Amino acid sequence: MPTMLEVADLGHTYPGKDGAHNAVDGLSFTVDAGELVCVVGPSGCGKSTLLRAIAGLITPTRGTVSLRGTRVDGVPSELAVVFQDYSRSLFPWLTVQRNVEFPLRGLPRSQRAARAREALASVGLDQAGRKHPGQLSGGMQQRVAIARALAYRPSLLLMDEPFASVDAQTRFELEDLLLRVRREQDTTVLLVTHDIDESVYLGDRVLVLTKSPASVVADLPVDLGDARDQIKTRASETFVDLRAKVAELLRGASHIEDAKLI
Ligand SMILES: Nc1ncnc2c1ncn2[C@@H]1O[C@H](COP(=O)(O)OP(=O)(O)OP(=O)(O)O)[C@@H](O)[C@H]1O
Repeated sequence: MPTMLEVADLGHTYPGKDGAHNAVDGLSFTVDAGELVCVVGPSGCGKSTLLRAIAGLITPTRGTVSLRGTRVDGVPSELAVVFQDYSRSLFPWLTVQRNVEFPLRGLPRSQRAARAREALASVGLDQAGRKHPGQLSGGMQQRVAIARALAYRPSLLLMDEPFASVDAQTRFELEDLLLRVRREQDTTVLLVTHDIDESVYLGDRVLVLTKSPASVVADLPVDLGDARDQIKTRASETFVDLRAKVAELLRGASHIEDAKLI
């Protein structure tokens, strides 16, 4: 598979009155087209800084980010982002259909409407197009945000703690929805999460970051196959072993067999 995203020796230092703060230091990894890669790291380690650099919202002080071989030096048009806070990412005065159509403004009206309807159907909201976000549950609003990102058909979908604000049952449903739609649409996804179990359940690979300044401590392949099940997969030996490895790495264990330590 061709490389979709390459982060090479990324470093970022924020200036500050009390001295500069080194948030990210020498981060390097790649994501192939069609992969779903999860990033986990301790709180405050620099995950948002990494996402901001990939989204072209900050210029890193060191290193490069490339999308399909082209260096990112502004907000790339082929990128979509789903944030944790769905209530602030949707426009409350627009219908669900219009929210999903919003990033497609450059397309003819009929194409825009058709794509939005298709995306809403793929997240199980084909009946909700005429409603407003405020009339939907939190989980449904996050489905709208996912539909909007998918309708745009991005080369890379960035997800920043996308399921952290919904209840546990909805979280499981949204995780399975993500796995299904990325398979159907062959989407490339980079997803940041605090949840170790979620990173293993969703990922083709899990990237574990060190505490601040972030660098990649391990790049773990997830050998669970494509067909994942919330109960059976989470109970499987491979899953349990992997989640223990990620937890140990996060705790700062220095030697983990089978992990590709960097
Ligand atoms: N604009 C800024 N100016 C100065 N320091 C910043 C700025 N943004 C982030 N930082 C610092 O950089 C470090 C990394 O922050 P970042 O938000 O990237 O971490 P994170 O891993 O996303 O955090 P969390 O897990 O809490 O979401 C933190 O110590 C933070 O205080």
